[in-house]
Amino acid sequence: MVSFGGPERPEDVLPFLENVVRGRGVPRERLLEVEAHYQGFGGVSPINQQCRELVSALEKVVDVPVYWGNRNWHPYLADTVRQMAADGVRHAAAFATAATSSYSSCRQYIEDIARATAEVPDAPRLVKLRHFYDHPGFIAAMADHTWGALAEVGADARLVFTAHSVPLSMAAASGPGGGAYEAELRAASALVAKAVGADDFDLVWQSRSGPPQVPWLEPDVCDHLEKLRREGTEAVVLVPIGFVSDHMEVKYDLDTEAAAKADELGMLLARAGTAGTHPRFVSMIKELMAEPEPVPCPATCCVIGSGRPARTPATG
Ligand SMILES: CC1=C(CCC(=O)O)c2cc3nc(cc4[nH]c(cc5[nH]c(cc1n2)c(C)c5CCC(=O)O)c(CCC(=O)O)c4C)C(CCC(=O)O)=C3C
Ligand SMILES: [Fe+2]
Repeated sequence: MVSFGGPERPEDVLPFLENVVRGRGVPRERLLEVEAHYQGFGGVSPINQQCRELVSALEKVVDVPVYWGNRNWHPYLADTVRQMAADGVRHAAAFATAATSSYSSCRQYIEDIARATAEVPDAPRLVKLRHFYDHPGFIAAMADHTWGALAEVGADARLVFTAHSVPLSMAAASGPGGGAYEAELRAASALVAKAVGADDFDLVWQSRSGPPQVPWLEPDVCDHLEKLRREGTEAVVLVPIGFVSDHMEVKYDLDTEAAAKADELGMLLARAGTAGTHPRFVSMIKELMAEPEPVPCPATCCVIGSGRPARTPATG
């Protein structure tokens, strides 16, 4: 299992954030703002514990050892790969805890897997499993949790799906033909909406980062709540379709920020759980492992700026 990683002690928050944004052009003010979100939760991101729980759940249903390593914090993927090599593992399925195509949700995982296996002598071959945004197991888990949230605020609540915003340049370059990030999230949202019998839904974005002059996917979830309220919507179910566990982006950006916005607007709001350790999500991973080895993405897939001529700098 290859995941994002997160800090578990206050003193680890800033070094973790610096790992995440290295070379990504995120302004320092944004970083310090996000640091405060983490410190507000005692410096502990829930993501690592959620990974441990998913590993335990998976160990109960598969008959091979399960290892876990992260891209941005301990346990680092390279250390995990080193342990696997020491244990004599030669070949492994890599399940990344991200369902869609894009640089952030796919290519960066591929790059980090390649770096970790290159760094370790006699590393096992890691084969990344395919994307699962439309897998019936993922959809069933999300639909189940969406039912639960609808039961809290009423079956006629507006369904609002949310995912991590990304720069428009990243969204455009996602997947082999481009535009896959949004298209996959929309497809997943439509499947969940259909499963709970909703005729209509919205897909909006959260957790925007980066410099303000760079365009990212919009609308933002909080702006969208304001718009819905103006139009007379009284109850909303937020479905974090772009994430697989209730980590910090969910706990802060939805359960803290969006919940406060809904309060301010006098709107009823419930947030559907993420896939987490839902039994259908866990069995999905086992099913993916049993599929024929996926064909690797083309080398330019999800690479920002790929497929277009290189930009020549302007010469006044
Ligand atoms: C598409 C996507 C996913 C979903 C796919 C997947 O799950 O992988 C995701 C997940 C996550 N993002 C997370 C945390 C962060 N993401 C950041 C920054 C960024 N994310 C981006 C995109 C995504 N991110 C982008 C385009 C940036 C800008 C910098 C860059 O271009 O790379 C920053 C920097 C500070 C900030 O600016 O927000 C942090 C701390 C955590 C961990 C939460 C926890 O600790 O519990 C998780 C699971
Ligand atoms: Fe890809």
